[in-house]
Amino acid sequence: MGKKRKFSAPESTPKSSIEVIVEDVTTHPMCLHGPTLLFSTEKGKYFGCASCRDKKDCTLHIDEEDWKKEGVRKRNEKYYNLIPKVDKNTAWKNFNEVKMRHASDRAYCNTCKDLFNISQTKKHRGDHRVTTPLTEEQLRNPSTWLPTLENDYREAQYLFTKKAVSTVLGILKNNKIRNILCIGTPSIHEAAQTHPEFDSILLDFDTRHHQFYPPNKFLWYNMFNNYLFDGNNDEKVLKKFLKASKDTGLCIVMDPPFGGRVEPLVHTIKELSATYNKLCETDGILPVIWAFPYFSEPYIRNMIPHIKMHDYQVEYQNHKKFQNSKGGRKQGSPVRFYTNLPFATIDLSNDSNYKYCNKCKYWVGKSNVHCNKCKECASKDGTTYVHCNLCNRCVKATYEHCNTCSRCCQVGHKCGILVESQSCYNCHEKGHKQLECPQRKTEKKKLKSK
Ligand SMILES: C[S@@+](CC[C@H](N)C(=O)[O-])C[C@H]1O[C@@H](n2cnc3c(N)ncnc32)[C@H](O)[C@@H]1O
Ligand SMILES: [Zn+2]
Ligand SMILES: [Zn+2]
Ligand SMILES: [Zn+2]
Ligand SMILES: [Zn+2]
Ligand SMILES: [Zn+2]
Ligand SMILES: [Zn+2]
Repeated sequence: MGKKRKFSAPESTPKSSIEVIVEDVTTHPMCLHGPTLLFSTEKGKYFGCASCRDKKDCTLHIDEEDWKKEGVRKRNEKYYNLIPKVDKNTAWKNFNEVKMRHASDRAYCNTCKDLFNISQTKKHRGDHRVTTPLTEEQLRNPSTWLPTLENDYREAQYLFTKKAVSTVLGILKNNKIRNILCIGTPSIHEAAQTHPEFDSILLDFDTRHHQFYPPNKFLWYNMFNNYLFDGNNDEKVLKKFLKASKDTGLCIVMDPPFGGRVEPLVHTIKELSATYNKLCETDGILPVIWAFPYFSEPYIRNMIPHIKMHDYQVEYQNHKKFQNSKGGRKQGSPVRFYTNLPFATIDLSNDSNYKYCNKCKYWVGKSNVHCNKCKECASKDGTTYVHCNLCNRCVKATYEHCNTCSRCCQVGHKCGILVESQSCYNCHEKGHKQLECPQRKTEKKKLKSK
């Protein structure tokens, strides 16, 4: 069993702070999304779904105490049978049969989630939503035309722009990495599959991908509990891929759904790294490129300091929030790449939105200004920050220093009221200000006693 650690959840509301207890989940109750996570609240601990935040999507809730009861355990066993089995070999055979036909005979039924030849079945007539014809190009890039499942909390499928995909491949090339573990990044997988320099495997929760890849190129997976739905078979495939990449570099490229919890994702990175290290007799954390909003930076930095946030704004094709009514860009994307690869290998020289910082020695956003006091290009959100000598750090230009709150705050804020999204300047945790930071208090005590 892994060591238990507690992290405060970034999404927690002020009143109900829910924490995830990060530990080995293999002995936890199951739901349709694999092993549950153990959550801790003021009222007690319970097991709940790893990926669904909305109770409507997954109702499983077992109190920690109840999990010791024989009857509860017995009843939970049903989930092992409820998780559908996917026959990958049949799916791959079917793909090849469909591929042999002319594009106009190839079709995909969105109602039944079935790839088929029109001349061979009458099943998908009537009100079934069928996509046809299907070109070779479309068969190779299913994510470009499969309808997206846009449920923000579960399977949000926001696709990278072509430019973002080529930026990722460029970073990997500069690091001489040839193998990609694509976690929730079908567009990176699709690009890598047609690129002679790269090899990849896709790990994603969307089972529709099964119909387009050979059994060793797609694994049905939940990134919040590091769970492979086809158990041993999938594990063998994954381990083979990891082992084969030993001498040619491997990177995790991950883009979780928006609002996903940071703690389980960090745990997943650590577990995958441990598996890799065991197989390849190495150590450390695997190279990672993780797309996530800039406002999660304090948590990620706190939990896994080797993974740092770069200033590149990750663009998406179909994210309404970042686009104006004409489909153009309204405001910059809040998503950044978090990575443990050297920032100097992120070459943005052919993108006019970026400039090279001679002091940081890497590319940063055009509006980012290097601060000689902070010794970095300090902007996080894409706007130009200004240095506050009292806070001793750079802050948003729209902030002003408030003596009552002893920190820089939004103009017109209510003094003393902590904005949920703000975090402590000292330890970067949310829920308290620097003045009340427990870490600082213990340090002060230590100093005094000395
Ligand atoms: C925000 S989209 C990222 C897509 C990516 N930008 C691309 O262009 O390929 C999230 C992806 O994660 C997948 N996903 C959602 N929940 C997941 C989970 N719990 N485990 C694994 N994959 C998940 C979705 O199916 C989707 O492919
Ligand atoms: Zn569930
Ligand atoms: Zn159908
Ligand atoms: Zn700089
Ligand atoms: Zn500064
Ligand atoms: Zn200040
Ligand atoms: Zn104030």
